[in-house]
Amino acid sequence: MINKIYRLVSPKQIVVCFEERSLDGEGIIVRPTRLSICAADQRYYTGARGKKILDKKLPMALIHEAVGEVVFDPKGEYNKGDTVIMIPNTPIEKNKIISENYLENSKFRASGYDGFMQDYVFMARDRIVKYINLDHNIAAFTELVSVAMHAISRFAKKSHLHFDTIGVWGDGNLGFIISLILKTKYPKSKIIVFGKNEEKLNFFSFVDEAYQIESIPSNIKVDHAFEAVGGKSSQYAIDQILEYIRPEGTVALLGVAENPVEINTRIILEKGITLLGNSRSGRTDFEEAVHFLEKNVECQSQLSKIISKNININNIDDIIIAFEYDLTTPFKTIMDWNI
Ligand SMILES: NC(=O)C1=CN([C@@H]2O[C@H](COP(=O)(O)OP(=O)(O)OC[C@H]3O[C@@H](n4cnc5c(N)ncnc54)[C@H](OP(=O)(O)O)[C@@H]3O)[C@@H](O)[C@H]2O)C=CC1
Ligand SMILES: O=C(CO)[C@H](O)[C@H](O)COP(=O)(O)O
Ligand SMILES: [Zn+2]
Repeated sequence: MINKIYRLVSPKQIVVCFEERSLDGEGIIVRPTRLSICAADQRYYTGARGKKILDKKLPMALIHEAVGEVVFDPKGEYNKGDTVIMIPNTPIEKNKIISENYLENSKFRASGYDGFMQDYVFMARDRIVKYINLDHNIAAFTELVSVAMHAISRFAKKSHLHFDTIGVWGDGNLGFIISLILKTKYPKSKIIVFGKNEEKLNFFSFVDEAYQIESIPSNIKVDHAFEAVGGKSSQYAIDQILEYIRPEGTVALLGVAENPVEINTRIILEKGITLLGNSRSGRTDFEEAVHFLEKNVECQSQLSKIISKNININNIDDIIIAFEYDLTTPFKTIMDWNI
């Protein structure tokens, strides 16, 4: 069959490419239905990644957060129309120690390898997760929930067990999801969010306390912290975390910076801090995310607060409209994929 792939060729320029594809082996054909835009997609779309990286990674279809419907399964395990979440990480080996998302030879969709902006996506059997009891819009950004889930599971394994107060820096999508999962999983812990914007902080109605970073009371202390800021601002956030964290706490880092940021190693040494890097997620994190959301229906209603708008996509101009709109909103833009 001829597949259409919508690739970014240079900043803000998307073209359609036609590719002959046949289903090989046990793969499954999925028709994407809802696609959600991530900050990483915007860094490619706007050209923020810089010429060297763009030259290396483009042309490439964007989007690594998406759901779709099964069109064809040669083994008949899935029925036509089954709703599935697509997993962007694509490992080519298994490792007993290292998670699939940290293996250096794993491919990640929309990061040097085509993402989900296609008419049909050819998925390996273990790269889809079926869902039934999830709202389609929320399911569309399960990938982001799975990243938060992954970071929280690693944090729970690697940090000391004194969890009285956990701070989350970042009042955007990821900060919201991390705070929500933390509060649900550890209801006895005090969850405090630290952000830049009063309007965004007002959305975090489920946390114990919320502070603007310019006016944090001097007596605040956290046992552990999550950084979900990214960019140059993550330097300021990490600096502040190191000021407010208690000795031997863990700092889970998630924000992506285009350029290296400075970190005060002297305070890390003095306080005996553990820095824990977290990137992407794997199949088990997706399964945990789906299980968590299906079990905690209230969390689905909370997550619906961070959906800014659904935009109907019938052609490339609509894709541009969606990406441009997304630049103007702090929360999630979902593309209804009718192209
Ligand atoms: N590790 C991983 O696998 C993943 C990482 N990410 C990354 O995580 C980061 C956050 O993503 P996302 O939530 O979608 O992005 P957002 O831009 O929605 O969130 C970042 C938020 O942090 C706020 N902020 C800025 N400076 C500070 C500060 N010093 N302290 C506290 N908050 C601050 C921003 O405010 P304002 O907008 O006003 O500046 C914004 O609200 C990005 O870098 C993204 O690429 C995302 C997905 C997965
Ligand atoms: O969004 C993400 C995962 O959900 C990460 O930010 C993304 O994987 C980083 O990739 P890249 O190196 O292409 O920016
Ligand atoms: Zn992402």
